[in-house]
Amino acid sequence: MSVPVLLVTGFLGAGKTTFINRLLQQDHGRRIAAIVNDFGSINIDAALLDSSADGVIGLKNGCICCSLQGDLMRTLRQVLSRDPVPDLIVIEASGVADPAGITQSLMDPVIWTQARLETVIGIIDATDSARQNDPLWLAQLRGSDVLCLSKTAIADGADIDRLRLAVSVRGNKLMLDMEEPIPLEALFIGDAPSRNHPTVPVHPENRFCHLEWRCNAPMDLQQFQTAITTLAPMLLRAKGFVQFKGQSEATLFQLAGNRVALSRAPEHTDTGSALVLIGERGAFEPEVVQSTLDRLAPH
Ligand SMILES: Nc1nc2c(ncn2[C@@H]2O[C@H](COP(=O)(O)OP(=O)(O)OP(=O)(O)O)[C@@H](O)[C@H]2O)c(=O)[nH]1
Repeated sequence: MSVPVLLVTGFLGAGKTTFINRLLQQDHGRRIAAIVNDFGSINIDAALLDSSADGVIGLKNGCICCSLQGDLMRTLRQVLSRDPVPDLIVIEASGVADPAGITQSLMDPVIWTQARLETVIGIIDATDSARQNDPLWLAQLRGSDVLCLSKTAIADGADIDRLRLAVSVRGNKLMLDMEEPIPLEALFIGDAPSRNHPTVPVHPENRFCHLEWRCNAPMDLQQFQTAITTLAPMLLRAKGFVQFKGQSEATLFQLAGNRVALSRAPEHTDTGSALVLIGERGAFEPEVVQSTLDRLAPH
């Protein structure tokens, strides 16, 4: 029997990993395998996914909507060859992916007999309403069957209304709210008509650039915060694990939009710091990011 596949898409930092973790933590009794695609070579999302997943596979150094399509298909076959086969496969696209390219690959007739794309879920960040004319954001919206608004508890009410309106004029799609419980069954909606009309995928790999930064020595918390505040205007997204002085455990660092969060890193995180910082070509200056962070490394 063909294993159902859920594809989760959404802009950088929209809340895809958070959404998948909430699914994994539900009491559904299914063996769920997760395939995650991180922008860069540091497997952060794979480390952040809940250990209740029946295996998490990270695809890195590229985007599964374009350069890593072959890797995605190979990984899918590998997951399907497991014994027992998972009951459900969840794929998290990177935040720069156009889901149209992934959907087209998954509709390969051979793959379809073993793994059928059930639903494409688009995560929309309610605090990022200014993005609604962005071609990539629009492609992610167009390629989704079901939408899920994230961060509604911290978003402005008027922004949420504007977003709902912008989304509804572009197609009448089921819209869920991530602050409310979303039972797994609600994501199984039957045939999705948009898949019959594949669009030309947006391949946005040249639009974004990123820098990966590692440091083995513990850093000063305050200096790190100052450096991030300085860099924030050129960043769309940054995340990773940081080892601060005087702390035995690593800290998870997240920057999405203009929000920064520091929290406890998962237990198995390696020592030392590893960050991925992403911005748009033009605004993002890799040399400035590199030198600002290098100054944090104790000599
Ligand atoms: N308050 C609130 N925060 C959220 C919600 N969803 C995500 N976040 C926060 O937003 C940040 C990014 O969330 P992720 O789930 O990592 O986003 P993502 O889409 O997987 O990010 P990328 O894979 O890097 O594109 C994290 O700090 C999350 O804690 C939400 O519904 N409410």
